[in-house]
Amino acid sequence: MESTAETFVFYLLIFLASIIGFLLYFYAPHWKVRRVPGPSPIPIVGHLPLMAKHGVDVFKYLTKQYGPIYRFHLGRQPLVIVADAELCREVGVKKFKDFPYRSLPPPITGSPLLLKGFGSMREPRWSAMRNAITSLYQPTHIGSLLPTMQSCIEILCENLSNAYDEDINFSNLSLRMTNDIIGKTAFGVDFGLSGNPSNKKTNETSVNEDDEVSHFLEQHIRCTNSLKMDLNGSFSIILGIVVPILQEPFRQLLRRIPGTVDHRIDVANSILRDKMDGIVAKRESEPSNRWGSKDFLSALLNVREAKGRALKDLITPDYVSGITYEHLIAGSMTTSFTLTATIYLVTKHRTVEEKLLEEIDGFGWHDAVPSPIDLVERFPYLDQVLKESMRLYMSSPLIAREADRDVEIGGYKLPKGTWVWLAPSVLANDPENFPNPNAFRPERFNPDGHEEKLRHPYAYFPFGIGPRACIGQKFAIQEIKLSLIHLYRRFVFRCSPELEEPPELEYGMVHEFKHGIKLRVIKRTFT
Ligand code: HEM
Repeated sequence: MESTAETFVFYLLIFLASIIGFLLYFYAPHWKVRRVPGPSPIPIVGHLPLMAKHGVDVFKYLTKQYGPIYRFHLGRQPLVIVADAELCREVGVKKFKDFPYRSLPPPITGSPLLLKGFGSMREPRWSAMRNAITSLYQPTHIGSLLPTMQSCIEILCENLSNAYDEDINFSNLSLRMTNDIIGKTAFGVDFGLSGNPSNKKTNETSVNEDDEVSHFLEQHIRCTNSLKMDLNGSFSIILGIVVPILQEPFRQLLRRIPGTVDHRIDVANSILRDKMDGIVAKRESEPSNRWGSKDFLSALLNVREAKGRALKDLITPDYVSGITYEHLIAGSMTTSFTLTATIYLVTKHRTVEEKLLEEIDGFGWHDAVPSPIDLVERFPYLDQVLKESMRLYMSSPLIAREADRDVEIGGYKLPKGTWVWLAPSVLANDPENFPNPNAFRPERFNPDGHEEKLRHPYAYFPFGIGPRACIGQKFAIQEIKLSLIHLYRRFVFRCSPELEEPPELEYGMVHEFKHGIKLRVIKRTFT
């Protein structure tokens, strides 16, 4: 009898201890930032249901309710959201030493290749590598890639010429082009996604003759689709969001069970990693071919060899694979989304279209190829159109940082390890800095205009902020401007009757148009 009572008490204690452990595990992160205002989180899922309902717009509503700094719970993990230009400057620039890293959400921690990319890198590797390769992103090197970009843009134009009087999904076509550009400029490989325009029509799926490349890209697409920040990812990613401690053990378990999403992603990740390692090893063994090549991978290997032992030990082949692969994620979806958003917005605003065509036509004769300097200096209105499009459709609406020590922001003490996320897309809609924020009005970015002069210098940062800002910004701007110039010299676009209004957005690691942007292509005629 006595022993039954003891056993009962023993199990009761275990039960109570588990409940207390569970509560401590869930509430400890919340407790540390409890003084920061914010809506009450739902146990386990936090505010994910709000995100599922409103997408990233949820931050606009919460900013109105809670002010410029508040808590948002991504499952168990509290984020401190900062939606004020001056506070963003403080986190991203003035206190960069306190926030030198990006926090790594579960989709990234589940991707071995992305863990070796720039985005995930910490000190001392990050500064050493960023300094070593910064020259590859400077105007001289980026300018030398212009002919390669142009050749891919021309294929897109040829494809569009064949699509006369048909509906096209511009998002798909532009994504193929931007992937092809990254293929050539980063990998030195022709992905051939846009196909051969002489015998293919645009709306047909481009069939790639090269099985190796298409297999690689298939795995890439599978991995990219798994990078979701909500409850649509693999089981281990969902666990990572709600019970992070279980992510790795479950990933290890599930990746061994065929048929699970984790297994499929693991297979895809291994294939990608093997392929990337193979590409890097092959390129490394061909020094003579490498020195003449301009692609990022060859240039990175050359830098590694030229700059001595210390750098060679830092830029190991697995990091070379990681950084090169990262370009596919960081450099193609972002650029394609921005190009598509710009075409969509210009199509819907005829006065902007007229003004833009006038500037582009005024550049020179029809086939004149703008130089990299022309692109920077001779298209001021195009600059304004691009900035305004990125304001309304920001590819990266949230910028992640993590406190590397105890720090105070906006009057709140944040302990080391706090995830602080900046919300540039909320700032970009703030009527104080952007009067009538829902209107598409490129002139608000006119450098001589009143509005531009009055604006806070950190009210707009679509490419991120401070030393950790996007390294590929000049690359992206050159590519998008060159594409727009070539496209508008030959075509204008009109909305397809099937165009979704307003287009629904999907947020994985970056924004995408969920159902694409359906347009009609009109060839321009010159008399
Ligand atoms: C319209 C196109 C693009 C947009 C809107 C964009 C935006 C961003 C943003 C917001 C960040 C985070 C910055 C921060 O944390 O402060 C970032 C980082 C990064 N981007 Fe881009 N990006 C674009 C194109 C590109 C391209 C074309 C490349 C490569 C060729 C690239 C490579 C990177 C890399 C490597 C990082 C991580 C930098 C680091 O941590 O040091 N991006 N980008």
